[in-house]
Amino acid sequence: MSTPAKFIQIRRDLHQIPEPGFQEFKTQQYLLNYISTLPQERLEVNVWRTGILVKVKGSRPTRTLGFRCDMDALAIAEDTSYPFRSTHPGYMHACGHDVHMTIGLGVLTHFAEHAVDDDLLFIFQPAEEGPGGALPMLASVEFQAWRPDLIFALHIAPEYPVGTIATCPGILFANTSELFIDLVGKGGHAAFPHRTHDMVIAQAHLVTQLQSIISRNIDPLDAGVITIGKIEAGTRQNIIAERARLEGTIRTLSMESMAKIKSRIEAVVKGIEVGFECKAEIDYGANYCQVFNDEALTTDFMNWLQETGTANLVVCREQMTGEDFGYFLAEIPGFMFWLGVDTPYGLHHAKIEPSEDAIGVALNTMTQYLTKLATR
Ligand SMILES: CC(=O)N[C@@H](CCC[C@H](N)C(=O)O)C(=O)O
Repeated sequence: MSTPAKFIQIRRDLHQIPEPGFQEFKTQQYLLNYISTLPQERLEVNVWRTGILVKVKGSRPTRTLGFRCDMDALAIAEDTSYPFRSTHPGYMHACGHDVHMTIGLGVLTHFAEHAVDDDLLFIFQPAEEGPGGALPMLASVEFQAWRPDLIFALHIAPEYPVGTIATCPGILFANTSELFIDLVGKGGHAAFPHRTHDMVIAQAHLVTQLQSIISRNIDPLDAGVITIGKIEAGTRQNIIAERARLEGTIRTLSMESMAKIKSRIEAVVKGIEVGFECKAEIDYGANYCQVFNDEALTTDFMNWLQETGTANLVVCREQMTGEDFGYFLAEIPGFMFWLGVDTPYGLHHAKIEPSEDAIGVALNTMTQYLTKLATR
């Protein structure tokens, strides 16, 4: 199914206004403006911080089906070939949340115009990239008042062709923890290293030693990742750095490995303190629990995809990506799936250009599948 021009325009509009977690003010207003143009007879709208909840009342409801889309963007300077590039310097929708929100609006549009038996809840959730909007939204009075009985979400997948949906029952995304480490030593003149405690050297050793935790302390059959995505140290080429900061993320498939990695990080950091005569502070930032797809619901969805041929199903393996949608799935049965968007650049890349044809595939899939679930 081709993507209606209206939704291509919406995706492009949203792409131009990327905002970080809990600062999605323009995005929220854009979504609210659009929602106000829909037939209002069966809609109820509420806001939670920078997020939005839209209930579509069913004609004879016995349950509520939820569809969640994330709203925030990343601190990346866009480098696409788009004429509709980000108008917010240093921020970009590089993880597809512009596509996710467009799909959410498209499916909502369908159900605002076509009644089904059950209630539907459209959840536009802020701060997925961090610090995590799912957990506080889940606990909010607004969400609990309309709490769904089942919940679904999708995520764009650059590596799959358009028309592909990939998922599996059980674990789909990993447990995550952010990681921030600050080192403070003694700076000084570049010519007198013996009078200083150089935090560039300490930082370099620490980055390397952290990687040995994965290779030496974690069961190779129980995957783990430590990625240091950002390092900062020093002020000038001929000044020995007094401070250094490492920013990264930890990923595991089991909570045992997460605990093990954290305890090993703490031991390695203590060693750096002694070895390089410095003080260190560790902060684990936001932690997300794994995305665990409900076995029966996911199997039903996969069978339905194959029977109807609505999309090409790939039964995929789990990946080390994180998603705070895992918190919804820890409380409410449901599943998440990957949506093929066929682009050579991966998630979180400044050149990622997801195919807009995938929006039509998702609109078709989600409107048909939710109709099946919500109709008796
Ligand atoms: C799908 C995706 O890319 N999600 C993010 C979630 C980030 C979690 C947190 N801020 C962290 O970095 O640990 C991901 O990076 O996987």
